Amino acid sequence: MKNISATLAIVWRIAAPYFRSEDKWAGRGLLAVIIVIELAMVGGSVLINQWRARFYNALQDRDWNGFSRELVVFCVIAAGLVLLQIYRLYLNQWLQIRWRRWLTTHYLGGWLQDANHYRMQLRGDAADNPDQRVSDDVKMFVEQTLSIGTGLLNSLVTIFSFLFILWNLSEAAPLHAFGHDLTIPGYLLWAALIYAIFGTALTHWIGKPLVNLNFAQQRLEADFRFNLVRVRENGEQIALLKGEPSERERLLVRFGRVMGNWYELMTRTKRLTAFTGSYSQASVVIPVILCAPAYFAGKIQLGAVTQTLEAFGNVQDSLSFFVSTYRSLAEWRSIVARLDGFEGSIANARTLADDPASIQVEPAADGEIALPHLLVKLPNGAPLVAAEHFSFRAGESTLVIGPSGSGKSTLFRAIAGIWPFGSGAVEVPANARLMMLPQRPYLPIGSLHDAVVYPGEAAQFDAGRVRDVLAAVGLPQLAARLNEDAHWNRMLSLGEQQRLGLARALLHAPDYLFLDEATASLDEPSEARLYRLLAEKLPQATIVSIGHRSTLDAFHTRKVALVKDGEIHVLGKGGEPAQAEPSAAR
Ligand SMILES: Nc1ncnc2c1ncn2[C@@H]1O[C@H](COP(=O)(O)OP(=O)(O)OP(=O)(O)O)[C@@H](O)[C@H]1O
Repeated sequence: MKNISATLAIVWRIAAPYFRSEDKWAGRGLLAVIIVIELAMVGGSVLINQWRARFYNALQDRDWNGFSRELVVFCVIAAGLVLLQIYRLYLNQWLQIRWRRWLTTHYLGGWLQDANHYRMQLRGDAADNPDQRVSDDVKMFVEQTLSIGTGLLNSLVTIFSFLFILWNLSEAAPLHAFGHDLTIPGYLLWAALIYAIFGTALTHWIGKPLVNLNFAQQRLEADFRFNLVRVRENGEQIALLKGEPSERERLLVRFGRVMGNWYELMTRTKRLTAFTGSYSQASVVIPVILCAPAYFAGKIQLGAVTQTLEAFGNVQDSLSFFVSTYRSLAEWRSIVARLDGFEGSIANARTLADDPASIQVEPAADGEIALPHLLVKLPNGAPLVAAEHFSFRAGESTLVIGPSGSGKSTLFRAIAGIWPFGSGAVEVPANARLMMLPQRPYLPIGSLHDAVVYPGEAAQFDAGRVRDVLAAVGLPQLAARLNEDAHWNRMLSLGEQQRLGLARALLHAPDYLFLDEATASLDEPSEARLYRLLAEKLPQATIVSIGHRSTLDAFHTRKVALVKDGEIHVLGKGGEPAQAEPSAAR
């Protein structure tokens, strides 16, 4: 019970904001009409139940007029019910897509806000596979919340309507046994109630483990899918390393987990089906047995028997709502738990960024990026890099060197404001535009124009300008393919991708350009040409590079090292002027 109310509280928290959002009137309106239709359908089934009694009595009495009149009545009620059924589904689907659009926008907003997605990944939070959260889980949450919610409403109203009918039928058909009339007021009603409660309780008991099993199944399936995607994305590497047998092995191990859980799910489902199957078969005869004595004693007509049968079935169906929807309830609870975990993880990532104890990005007093007291740590809390009273002065180009794994890239991440682990502040001049170029630039799938100007919009940079820049970075052959759609990260060599990265920097002309081994795949003469191009085209930009090649010295006015001091590396120790080429470094 505690679990149910906790789940309902979470459902409320996830579901309610849509009905208070800017789309609230459409959402509330559609929901109200769906509820009215649901109630009207229960009314329709009550009418059908009453009609059934009249119809079978007319049959029993061989009353042709009554029979034909009831056929017309049936057509009218049935037509109404069909119409309601059509609109119940249609409006339900309409509400689903609007609600889903809102939730998807909401989750995408939270997930993609200020590097939250990256921090969530760093923390290794429970929200594994966000793609599954935002696509499948949101879709299923909306579908199932609506179907379970309306199903529950339908069941409650049906129970009350048909209990009333069963009460009246019990009066009409007193229990007749061993030649005596037994007076148990509303005995049909009590029989239906006891039968359904017994069924619900047993189903709950048998099906309870399904909740966790379903949860695990979805997680394992997502894990298997994610690993398949990784193989697809890293196809070249795997083929070059001849890693296929190892991949197959790893994938089969993951699929083995899917299968293991599936077997448990099968066993549990088999037990549940054995019970629910027997239960629903028994429901066919139990009400007839209950009123058969009264019928054979001539106290009631065939119409009352069929009416009882149907009313009993309806009460039983409604009360055992949990019985028939146990599997979807279990699945729904897992979806709710996953969405809740996802929301929690987004909130954690946000808290992490806002936490004053983590690295903060603050506006700088002077026109330089300053690291007054910065301590960068690993996610596990181990200290990695420290900087004391260090600054990247505007207009001065700096080369950062240090051994592999000393934390150079992580320091860049901290400066970019996406690495929260640590303490102290990164002071950045107000309105300064920073751009980070990694070794492998991200190129979105789509047109080459879109890929080069990312994260800007294509319309911001006209095609002529983009072509000029591509030619300038040594990619004139790509200038004619601006409108071609492709997976550019796969199509281009790493050196070509790095040239595209530099083209991007030339277009966006940032105030601070951080190059994290962003030219490491180019030959030295090409690298030198590109550094000269940066100096010529971006004279205002402050360039900070990470690199291992000594030839880079020539393009920077200052060289600083990350020097090991005990457990951590300290920035700026052993700093020295780089041997800058007068034309390249400023
Ligand atoms: N997300 C992460 N979780 C845990 N540890 C990390 C994470 N990212 C980086 N590290 C660790 O931090 C250390 C520094 O990594 P970083 O990439 O900053 O080094 P680097 O100096 O740039 O190395 P290289 O010169 O090889 O590129 C490494 O030991 C790395 O394993």
